[in-house]
Amino acid sequence: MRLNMFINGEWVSAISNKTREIINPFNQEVIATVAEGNREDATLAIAAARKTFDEGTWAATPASERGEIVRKIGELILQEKEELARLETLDTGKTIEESRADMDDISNVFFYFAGLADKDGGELIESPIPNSTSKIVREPIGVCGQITPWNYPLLQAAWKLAPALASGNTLVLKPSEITPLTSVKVFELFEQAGVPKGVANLVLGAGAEVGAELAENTDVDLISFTGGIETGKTIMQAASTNVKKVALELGGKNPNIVFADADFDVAVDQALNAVFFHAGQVCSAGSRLLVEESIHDEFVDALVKRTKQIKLGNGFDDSTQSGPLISAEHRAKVEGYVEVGLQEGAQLVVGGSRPDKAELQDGFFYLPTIFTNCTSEMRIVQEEVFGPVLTVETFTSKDEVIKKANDTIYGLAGAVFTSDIDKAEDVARQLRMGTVWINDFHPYFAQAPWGGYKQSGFGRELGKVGFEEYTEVKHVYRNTKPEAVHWFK
Ligand SMILES: NC(=O)c1ccc[n+]([C@@H]2O[C@H](COP(=O)([O-])OP(=O)(O)OC[C@H]3O[C@@H](n4cnc5c(N)ncnc54)[C@H](O)[C@@H]3O)[C@@H](O)[C@H]2O)c1
Ligand SMILES: C[N+](C)(C)CC=O
Repeated sequence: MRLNMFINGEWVSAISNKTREIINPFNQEVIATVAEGNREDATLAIAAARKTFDEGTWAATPASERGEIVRKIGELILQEKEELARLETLDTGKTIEESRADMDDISNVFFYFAGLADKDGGELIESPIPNSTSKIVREPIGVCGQITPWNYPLLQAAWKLAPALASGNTLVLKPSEITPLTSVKVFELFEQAGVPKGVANLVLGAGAEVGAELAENTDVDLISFTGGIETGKTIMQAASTNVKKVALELGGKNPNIVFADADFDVAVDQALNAVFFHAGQVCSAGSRLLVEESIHDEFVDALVKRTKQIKLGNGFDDSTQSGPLISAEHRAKVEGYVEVGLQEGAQLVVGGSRPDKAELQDGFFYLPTIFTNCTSEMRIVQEEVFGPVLTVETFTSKDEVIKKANDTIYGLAGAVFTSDIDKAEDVARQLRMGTVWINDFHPYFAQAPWGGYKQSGFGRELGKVGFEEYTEVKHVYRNTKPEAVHWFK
């Protein structure tokens, strides 16, 4: 498989002719060779998006027509679901069942934003000035740079692509250099759906090259980034060149609070899923378990028992419950954190090493790992590991657990398990996080906004507000009885 970039309606290789090999994290086999763009390629793509936006045709296309094209993309994604899911599993190692679910979510995102495209007809407001009218309209921002991570390659791209297209912007997408396959495929579907030339551009390559150009280039009006906190800070600084609008979807260190009155079996099952789904490589993973002291021992015992049963393997095997980590570098980072946890005095109760099964030796596997005796000061409690590592802390009161749950720099998501709904609502109100789940973990869908408080970022994706992120707000004031003001006599 050899894959190119899509710039100004053409499939092109990199100007430098460089390529990159894409590796299957399950067995380290090369699954594709893709064009490796750099700043020059990114500049070309930005110029195409700029010219196309400035010509004005796409923004002036009736919103219902843009919506139809976006809807068509959703339909094509469903038609190509099996192939897209296959590519996503090859590229990330996640189970094929997860990839299929991602494709369903992704098509829903395109359907949702297709539906929003023509719903905002502007708003007349009451002007306080006699003989005047006042109207609020939303317009596309312009050229959008979009940078995405490797853990949910197409899903994170879809959250940016669908609203940008539906609202009349032009764009340049830079997917993670490790996982570009589904992004390339979806740009083929854009062509089939009738996205006009120059509206959507795809540049492949490293963050420090292509991503940095998108963030710095003064022809880009908005930079929307999903990824790690340190990259987010760099992008925020780079975006100051032309004071471009910035949206950052960063990491999390998400608390999962379990009160003693929660349904025990449900809470155990959900705690397991919260942290170990997709090998913990989820921004909103419930990697910090806060369990009420009176049930701690019983809860941890049950959790450890279930954790030992998680079957690691090839994402294409139906019996596999969890795939590998994304890369050797990433596994080394996770291993480093486990070492830190041990040095900090946390107690390792399960996992803490690579699996020893022969059939897993070629992949970047790591065993689901649980530390107890954890405290707020520990680095493994404060920092995002982004792997299958759970820290367990205890609490004895609602106030204590709220304080502990909020005590990191992050504010992406959290959950509370209890049978007392008033208590749950009170905790939810006091958590400083963009999403709070009550008696559940992980649900997200196109209708509800997603994003972080504190250093988990700013801006929102999905929902009506995720559409509005891609628009500027304009106030149009009209004097219906113009006359001289005679201010200067
Ligand atoms: N909040 C969310 O919704 C959300 C969703 C998914 C992932 N994440 C976060 O993403 C992180 C994991 O993803 P990652 O390892 O790919 O993150 P990363 O920050 O290393 O890379 C993300 C993207 O940024 C690019 N990039 C790297 N350096 C750049 C630079 N200097 N300028 C511009 N672009 C640059 C990369 O090439 C990649 O495309 C985790 O922290 C995770 O929590 C957040
Ligand atoms: C936003 N989400 C949960 C789909 C992926 C986070 O890594």
